[in-house]
Amino acid sequence: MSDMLVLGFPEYQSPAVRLGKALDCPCDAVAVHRFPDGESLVRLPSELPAHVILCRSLEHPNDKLVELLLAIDTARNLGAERLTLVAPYLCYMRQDTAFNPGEAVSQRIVGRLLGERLEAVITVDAHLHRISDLPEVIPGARAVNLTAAPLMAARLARRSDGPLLLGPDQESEQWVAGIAAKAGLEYAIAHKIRHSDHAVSISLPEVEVAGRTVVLVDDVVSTGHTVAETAAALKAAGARRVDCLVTHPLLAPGAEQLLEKGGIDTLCSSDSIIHPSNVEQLAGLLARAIRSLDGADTLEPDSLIVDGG
Ligand SMILES: O=P(O)(O)OC[C@H]1O[C@@H](O)[C@H](O)[C@@H]1O
Repeated sequence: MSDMLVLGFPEYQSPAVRLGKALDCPCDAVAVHRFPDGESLVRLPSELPAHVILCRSLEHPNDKLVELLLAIDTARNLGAERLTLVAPYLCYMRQDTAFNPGEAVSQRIVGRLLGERLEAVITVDAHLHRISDLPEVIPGARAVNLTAAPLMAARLARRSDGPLLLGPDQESEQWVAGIAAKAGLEYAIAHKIRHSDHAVSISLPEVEVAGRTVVLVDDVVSTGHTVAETAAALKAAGARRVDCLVTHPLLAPGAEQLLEKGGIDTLCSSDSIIHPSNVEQLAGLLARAIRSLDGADTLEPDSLIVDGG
């Protein structure tokens, strides 16, 4: 038996298979059955090697987190000595403080829950804001926050139309600035005010967009309001074409219609979440991160936001 095994959850099986190939190790499946009352039954292969890599993105996290806990405990009982979670999209990272009295600080709670049970957690472009250090969020485990920025930059550098990159809000500057520098493109940052989950207002920066192609760059599209409002403002200001490039296509119900209505011409994303817009596969980057945990590989410094090693 190989000493390492990737286990993919049902909805994330194809990226898990790609990760296994990139690591040159076998990949098998975690079987999940959902009972009519909403409970889950999780089943793992009955023989496991020492190092098991659980592979599942954690969007729509509530059921997925419980199933992950069941899988982690079962893997330990079956003899796994080392458990790594590869969750290209990591949930509950935004609620990093109690914005109102009595609110749960979900980031800290979920981070602790993972850190207490796993040897390593690997994610991509985690939505960290006030606390920017993933190892601080996930104490007790190696916590590696990778970025898809170099993959995105390489894609943009191949374009012949020299687009303007635009981040829709201040938070996006951390991604846009690095991607623009690497791709040799101009960038600007818009200003966003969020009024509620479903309402944002956007002010464009002082930059000429008439007749230009603009690429909106962000970490995640969720309801779609941020990029749709930005695209609508750009088109109103005369932009010829507006494309959108994100790491995580969360795309809540109705988001794709909003993007279309806002005038977004194309949406491109990574396979952190499976969607027809996926253009970049993360398997190579994730595999290098796993190998680098043992010193068997090194990560390009620009692929890494934080490594808790
Ligand atoms: O406007 P939606 O798509 O709901 O939310 C996504 C935006 O909200 C921010 O946290 C993200 O960084 C992104 O800019």
